[in-house]
Amino acid sequence: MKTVTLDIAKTGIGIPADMKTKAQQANALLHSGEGEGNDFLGWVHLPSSISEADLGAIEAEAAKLRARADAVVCIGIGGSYLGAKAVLEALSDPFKLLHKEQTQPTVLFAGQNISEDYIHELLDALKEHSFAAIVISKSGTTTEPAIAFRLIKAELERRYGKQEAAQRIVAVTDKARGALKTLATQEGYPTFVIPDDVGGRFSVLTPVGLLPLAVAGVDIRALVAGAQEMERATDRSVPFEENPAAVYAAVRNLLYAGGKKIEILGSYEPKLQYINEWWKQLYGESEGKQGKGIFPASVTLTADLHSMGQYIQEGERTLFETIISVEKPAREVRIEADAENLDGLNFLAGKRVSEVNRMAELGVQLAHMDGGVPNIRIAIPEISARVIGGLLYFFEKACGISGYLLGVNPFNQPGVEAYKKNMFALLDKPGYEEASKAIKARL
Ligand SMILES: O=P(O)(O)OC[C@H]1O[C@](O)(CO)[C@@H](O)[C@@H]1O
Repeated sequence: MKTVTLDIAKTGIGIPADMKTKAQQANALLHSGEGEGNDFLGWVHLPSSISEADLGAIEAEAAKLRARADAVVCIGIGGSYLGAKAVLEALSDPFKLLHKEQTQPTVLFAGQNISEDYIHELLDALKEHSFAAIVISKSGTTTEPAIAFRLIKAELERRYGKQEAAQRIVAVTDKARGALKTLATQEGYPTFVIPDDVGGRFSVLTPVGLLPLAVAGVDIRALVAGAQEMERATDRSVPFEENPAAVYAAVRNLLYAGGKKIEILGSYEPKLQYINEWWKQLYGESEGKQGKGIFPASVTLTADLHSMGQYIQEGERTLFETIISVEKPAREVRIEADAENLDGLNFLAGKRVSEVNRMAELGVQLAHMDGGVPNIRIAIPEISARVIGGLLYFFEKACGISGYLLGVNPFNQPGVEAYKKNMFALLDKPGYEEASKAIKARL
């Protein structure tokens, strides 16, 4: 069963031979390591390099946390939480907390904001539950998760004592560097390594994503298997026309060159909302450089047709859409006839709700095309661990190819340091005395 089927018929784009050649060359660079950012290409063969021992160690640690805690807080920001959050949302029943019996620990997230109310309300809610924490940071120094971890670590130590707390904390970080690695070594936390050559936004298939997902009861072996299939399906040896990642990268660059500056990713399944969020970091942080790059936006449909629909249909014509279309829902619900038919919906009687959703999708696609918004369709057969694993790797590979086609280094993120310097200066961080004076003079 193919994980990803790309349909570019409604983009109005024909792919010239030279673009096909360039896309193949870009893909080859990801494998040869001769392109920019080649220190961060570990993700290219990550799926096929994950060993039985790797998976066994993750599953064993997850089992320990599951035995100890009803709630496990994943602390991280950006690529250190978005992958786990995206997969968990995609594979979870959104109403599971209403179920009388909770069969899995509840995986929660912290450290992705600096909201005082958020952390207070989380700590308050945890008072009623046994809990543990997975603290994730590749650099080991990012402020947001560091603040959250300091507060959650203190609560764990207050509640369980230092020794037991150390068995309720797992660190996922650099193998040798950073404050988190130092702390984990000093406190004796079980630790997993984020490979040096895998950047944060490409790290979902490392323990960054796999450990929280294993704790939540996700079939991480199926997730990895799906990514491995897509690794093979997008290999440098695959002809352009048969490589969905190369075709998607080429089409989006052609649309960008033709003036489409904003890509809107969307789907008609609310469970995929955080796939949008993961994708926005992956593409925004990889391509937004040198004053160029497609701006990654997102919608969840059909909900956002009632908020963004007007703009997409009639606003500035700098948009294109990429829609993830789920072919088969996991459940079945049919619309029943109503004796009075006051809502006038009896014409839908007997139809599955997904049939209505599919016709909405088709109607929207045609209306937006008619309005000058090219549409790329990424069809996936279902929402399952294997299919989501393949989709994640598809987007990662296409991102690497696309960044090289755009002429940027897709694997660094120099622009994220500016706000940090200002924040530290405004907070009078030691060593920022000069910067503090300068920035306060601007206020
Ligand atoms: O895992 P870390 O090092 O805490 O970084 C978290 C996120 O922050 C960034 O470095 C941007 O500041 C992202 O690239 C990364 O995913």
